[in-house]
Amino acid sequence: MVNPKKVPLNIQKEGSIFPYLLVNIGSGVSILRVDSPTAFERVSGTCVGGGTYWGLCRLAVSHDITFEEAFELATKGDPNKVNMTVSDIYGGDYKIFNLPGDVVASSFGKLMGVEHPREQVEPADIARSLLDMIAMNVAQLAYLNAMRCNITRILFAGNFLRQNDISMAMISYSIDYWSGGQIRACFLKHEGYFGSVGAFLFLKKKWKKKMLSSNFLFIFYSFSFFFFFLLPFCIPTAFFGRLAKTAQL
Ligand SMILES: Nc1ncnc2c1ncn2[C@@H]1O[C@H](COP(=O)(O)OP(=O)(O)OP(=O)(O)O)[C@@H](O)[C@H]1O
Ligand SMILES: CC(C)(CO)[C@@H](O)C(=O)NCCC(=O)O
Repeated sequence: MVNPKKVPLNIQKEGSIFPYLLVNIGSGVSILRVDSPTAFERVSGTCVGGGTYWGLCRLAVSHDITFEEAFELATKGDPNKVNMTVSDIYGGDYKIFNLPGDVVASSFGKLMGVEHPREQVEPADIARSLLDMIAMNVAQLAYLNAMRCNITRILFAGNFLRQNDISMAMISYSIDYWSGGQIRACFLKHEGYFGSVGAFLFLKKKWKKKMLSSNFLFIFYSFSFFFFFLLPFCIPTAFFGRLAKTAQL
């Protein structure tokens, strides 16, 4: 896989960012079609996400490994020690189906064979293959949903991608591969915060509405109190007070 170059997305040049597909890779993965700041729809999702990566690393590598440790380990691994590639099956490219030899035919597929015993595999190879498996799977689902929604821009977010250049590169490569260069993968700089920012903005809007309605009620009750209690009491008091003053004169 070639290491793709990071290019900033010039939204002004693009005209508009909308519509786009938002793929949030958290513990699970949600896929949303976004048409405007207020028009969006969850079109798909998958339970194979960041939580799957971390959980499987704890199962297959070390039961108390942190996400950072698992990721660091993955950077040192060789996925081809466990993945079965097209070339492992056909001895090279599978030309009639346009499949290059380095395409992964089966994640962890090499471990099926007795000639590749588990003992020869390092924990780093497992961590790396898992990381790639999740990224490739999410990328393919993102691509299929983009096709389904007739969208050419896919934005990826979620903490799985936090400081995770390996998966970003794999996703970019996969999207480019599947779409024949027609669809671009875009990544958000502060990818992990968008869920919290969205929740904050949503609640802020809700609170504003609530505050407005409670202000309205406050004004309504104040007026009612004035007209129905204070006014009937004030008018006679003022009238009789004035009468008493006139009588004294
Ligand atoms: N420091 C970290 N601690 C925990 N998880 C991390 C960390 N860094 C990256 N991750 C990854 O991010 C994932 C969680 O992502 P995020 O916080 O965006 O989603 P979530 O809210 O847990 O899940 P969902 O979107 O499914 O509700 C973890 O499963 C893990 O793969
Ligand atoms: C359940 C949520 C939305 C929680 O944020 C997320 O983890 C997710 O999208 N999971 C995948 C669920 C699915 O299979 O569509």
